[in-house]
Order: sequence, then C-alpha cells, then structure tokens
Amino acid sequence: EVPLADGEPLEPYDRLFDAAVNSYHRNDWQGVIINMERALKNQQVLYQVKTHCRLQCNNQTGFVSSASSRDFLFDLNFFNTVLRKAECLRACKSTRLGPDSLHQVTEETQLEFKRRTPYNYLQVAYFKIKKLDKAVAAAYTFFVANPEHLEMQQNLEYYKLMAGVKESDFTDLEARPHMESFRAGVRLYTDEQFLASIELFEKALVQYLQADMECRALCEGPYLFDGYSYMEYNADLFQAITDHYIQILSCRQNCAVELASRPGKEKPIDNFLPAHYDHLQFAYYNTENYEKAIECTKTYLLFYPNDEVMNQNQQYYEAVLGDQLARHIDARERVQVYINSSLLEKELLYFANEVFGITFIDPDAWTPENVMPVKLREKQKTERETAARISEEIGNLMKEIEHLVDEKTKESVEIVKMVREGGPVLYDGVQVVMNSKMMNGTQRGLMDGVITPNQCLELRMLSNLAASAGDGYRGKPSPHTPNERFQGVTMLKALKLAQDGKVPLSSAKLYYDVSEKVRRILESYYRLEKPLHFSYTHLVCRTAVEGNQVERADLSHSIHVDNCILNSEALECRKETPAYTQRDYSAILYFNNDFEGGEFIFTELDAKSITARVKPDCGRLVSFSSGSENPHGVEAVTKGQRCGLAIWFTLDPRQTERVRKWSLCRVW
Ligand SMILES: O=C(O)CCC(=O)C(=O)O
Ligand SMILES: [Fe+3]
Repeated sequence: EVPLADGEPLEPYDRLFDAAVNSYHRNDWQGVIINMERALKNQQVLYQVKTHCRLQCNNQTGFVSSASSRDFLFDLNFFNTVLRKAECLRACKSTRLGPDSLHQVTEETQLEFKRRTPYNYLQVAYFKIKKLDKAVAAAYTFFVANPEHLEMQQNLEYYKLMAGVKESDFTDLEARPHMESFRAGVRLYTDEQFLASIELFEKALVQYLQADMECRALCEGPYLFDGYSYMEYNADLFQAITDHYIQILSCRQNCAVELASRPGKEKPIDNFLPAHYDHLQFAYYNTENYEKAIECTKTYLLFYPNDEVMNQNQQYYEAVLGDQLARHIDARERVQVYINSSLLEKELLYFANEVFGITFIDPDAWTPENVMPVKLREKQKTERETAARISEEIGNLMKEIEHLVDEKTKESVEIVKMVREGGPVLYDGVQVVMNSKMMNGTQRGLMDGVITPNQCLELRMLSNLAASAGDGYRGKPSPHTPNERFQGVTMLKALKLAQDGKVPLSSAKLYYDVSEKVRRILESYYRLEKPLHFSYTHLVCRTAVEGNQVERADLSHSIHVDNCILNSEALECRKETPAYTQRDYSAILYFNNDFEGGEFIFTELDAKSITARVKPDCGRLVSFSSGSENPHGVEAVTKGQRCGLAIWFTLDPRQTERVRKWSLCRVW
C-alpha cells in the first residue's frame, strides 16, 4: 500500500524530535510521548514514500536493478560503460596533459584566443625581424576575425604595396578546413565551374562531418554552474545526471551554429549543412551527373521534405535519367544518421525544457514542427509575432531617420559619385561607349557587348513565350500608351514558368545569369563600396499596334524618375511612396533594334529638355543612378517590337527582391 498517497503534507521529523526534547526539559511527559512517537512514525513514512517512489520509477522507466525482467541490470550495464569511458578519458588526459588543473584557462584568455590576439603580437614581431611573409599572414589572420580593426587594415594596405609581398601571403592561418572548402566551392560555383566546385563541396562535407564529430566530443566538459550557486546545488543522482547531460546535448546542438560561423561575422551562414547538398545537386545537374544530382536532392529533402523547388528538381532529374535507374538512388545514409541523432537530441532537450524549464533554442531551421511541444510552439509563435511587430516599428523609425540623413548627405554623396564612376567592367567584350560627361549628366553609363546576339534572341523569345503563356499574344495594352502593347516577365514568373515546363529552363537560367552579370558590372563600374542588391527585375517588350502610328505625339514611357515622384512643373521630385524609394541604380539592357522609334532619352527635371539619347541595340546597356538627377523616358515605338531587360538595384540588403533569396542555388 502507498503510504501517504495523498492528504496533508508530512511534518518533518526533525522538528517533532526537537519539540519532544523541549517537552522533556519542561517535564511535559505527555508532550514527549506525542512528539517523539510522531517523529518516529514520520521518519518511517518518509523512508517508505521515498523507496516506493523510486522503485516505481525504476519499473516505469525500465531502469531496473532487480533481477526480474529482460532489462536485467540495465543500470549496471549502463554505468559499466560510463565508468569505462571515464577511465579512458582519464587515461587520455594524463598521457600528455598532466594534471587537469594545470590547463584550467581563464575565460579572458580563452576570449583572447578566440579574438586571435596572439596574431596581433606575432604580426609586429615578424615585421620587426623582417620576416614579411609571416608578418602578412599573421596580420591577415588577425584581421579576418577583427574586420573593424582600422590599424590592421592600414597595415594590410601597406603590406600590399611592399616589394616582396605575394598575394599568397595573405592567408588565414586559423581558417577552418570545412569552411575554406565550402567557400572555395561557392566561388567556383558562382563562376559556373561546376566540376571543380563539386570536388570542393564534397571535400567540405567530409571535413564538416569530421569537425562536427570533434565539436561534439569536446562538449563533454565539466558542468557549468550558471544561473545558480553550486553551494546550494544538491541534486540527486538522476537530477545531476540530467542537468549535466542536458548541458552537453545543448552544446552538441550548438555545433551546427559553431561550424556555420565565420570569424569576424556576426551571423552564422543560414542553413549551412543543407546548403552543401543544395549547391551540389545543381552542380551535378550541370555536369549531367543525374545520379548524383538525384542523390543530393534526396539528401536535401531529408532536411526539408516539403521543399517545392527541390521536389521539382528531383522529378525533373528523374525524368531525364529515367525511372528505372532513378528508383534505386537513395539519400546519403550518413546524413540520415546525422538527422536522426540530432532529432533525438532535440526531443530530449524539448522534454527537459517542458519538465525542468531548461532553456533550449533550436539552432536548425529544418526541424519538423511536431518535434517541438505544442505549448512551446504556441508560446514561440506569439513571441515571434511580438518581435516582428517591434522590429517593424523600429524599421519604420529607422527609415524615417535614414530619410532625414539621406537628404542631408545627398549632395556630398553626389560629388563623390561623380569622381568614382569609371571602374573596370569585368567582362571581356563589354565596352564603355559613353560616360556621364558624354551624356551630359551624372551617374550615367552606356556599354555595348554585354550579351551576344544569340542571347538577345533567346531572351526575346523567352519574353514572347512567357507572354503567350500568360498575357495573350503580344501582351496586354500598355499602361503608358494606348498605341502599344506591353508584356512584362518578372524573375519570379520566369522561374515559375520554367518549373511548369512552359519556357525552357535554360532560358530562365540565362535571364537569371544575365541579370547577375549586369549587377556585377554596375557594382564595379560605379565603384560602389557596398554591394548592389536586386530590387526588381523585369523583361519588357513594347509592341506598336498596327496602323495609326504616324501622328503619334505621346511617349512609349513618359518622362519619370525611378525612385521619386517627378513634378516637372515644380522642378522637384518627391522621394516618398508610391515611388519605389528603395531603388538606387537602374539598368536597361536591350535585345534588338528592328523596330522604329523607341529611343531612350534623358531629360532635365523639366521633363522636356533632352540631355542624351540612347538607341537600343542588342547587348547595349544603359545604366544610371535612380534619383532625381536622372529623369528619363522612352519615345514612341511606332513599328515593331522593342525588347529589353530592366533591372532596378538597391544598396539596402533588406529590400532584396524576394525571389533572389530562394532561387540562388536551387532552382534549376
Ligand atoms: O525601356 C526603357 O528603355 C526604359 C524603361 C524605364 O525607364 C522604366 O521602366 O522605368
Ligand atoms: Fe525608368
């Protein structure tokens, strides 16, 4: 029978004992008897309750040490292994390290190493003894983790100019192999050197998994008493094991963050491990290795089973390879094992969170929803909503402030811009035809040879195919003039149409790649210090309707400014909604010249005085800053079809075109 299953709380027997002794000194014999007998009883009840409860927990959890079931001696077996591991660990410590206390390093020292401070000293020392190559490597290694360190930046600039210093001296001596391989892989991948990138990504994966194992092994350190004082800590065996083990699990989970982090960068790379397979599937596809491509999509889908794009990619690759062959291809087993064990850890951590209130923040985005307990899920949802609201409010505030600052700095920026334009165009075959001065303005550029005639044809075809799939033959009526029809294809639409098989995947990819090329050219030509981000990308054809074009007085696209609302009467331009105020640079790349009219014109703020003209032609790129310094428009297209690619860029990464964020490497 269970003693004291419910009912009043048990009175501690030490108090009863004291009361009995007090009674004794007062010669209160009744009091002695009552209290002392209750003390004896309660002491026994306490013993019974404790043992009963513990035995019950043993039975309930199969953690039994009685010889009655199949789980015979489970705990002894378990602790047998634990003890052996402890012995082994002790042995591996003592061989080289000596006593444990010898290596207890303070947090400050650890931090100095994390900040790579030793290299700061080395840099100076090597410089003094004129070992330049080593000085440069030390300086560089330090700078990678301390990018805001101006002095080191200057040192590096200075080293660059010095005779005898080689490019290869600028190496990061603390670079982590998996990260180096991954980054080198991405670099090649971006340059479309897929075969070479595959080798690096595969190498990165091996290195990643090795680093992950090492990181996890290092988690098994001493228990960290943070939050409460160890003087008051009096957990029993199982609570103590739990507390310590949960700490270790949480450290192991953090390895995903640890491995995705880069020195000197605040945020780890998003989705780091899955991204390897994402890049790989596309690289394999590009090298026509469909088996491997499928293997990698399947592996990626282990993380995100419902990812639409990846599922479509897989179906596509399977169709190309043929079902017979595709059927036998599995996801990578090592990754399945990784995911399974990580999920088990997460479940334990969430359990500990619910029951013991030990905080756990899941570092992975791929965890399936049902792993998190419902209550916690709801709590986090409301917290996220609150956070989103707050950040929106802050965002609005920041925008207002930025706007004020913008206005103030505009003029000085303008002057800087003037001086800066004219950087290299990066690609063979691209020539600068006119600069700002030749086009009587600021921040204007005209280039030829940006794409080839074949690419012009393919993109024009894409535009027409997409239009007939959506807006009907030759597009919708133009929003700018009744005399033309207008068809526009956004990046997103092109990708969707490609996925639905309505336009060739290769054309959509060309669209994507060409836009990226333009982005890089602009970034370099205008010598921008901050990267350009896509704000909006639009393939546009304007087609003259048949007949009545002779006496046209209207424009194909009236004079406007891309990031503010032009009031040509008042000679002012208001940078406020509904203008696309985030736009900083505009570019239009033309595909053809077999039409009449349709010249691009720059004007003054009055929208009348033309300052420069551009006649569209295949591969010709006109670009300019999107502000009031560059009012522009398009003259009437009186015959035929005029096609091009219009791209607007922003310097504000938060305003990046949505499709770019997810299509970067897993669309095709
Ligand atoms: O098509 C062109 O040449 C210019 C178009 C333009 O300025 C715009 O869409 O904002
Ligand atoms: Fe425009």
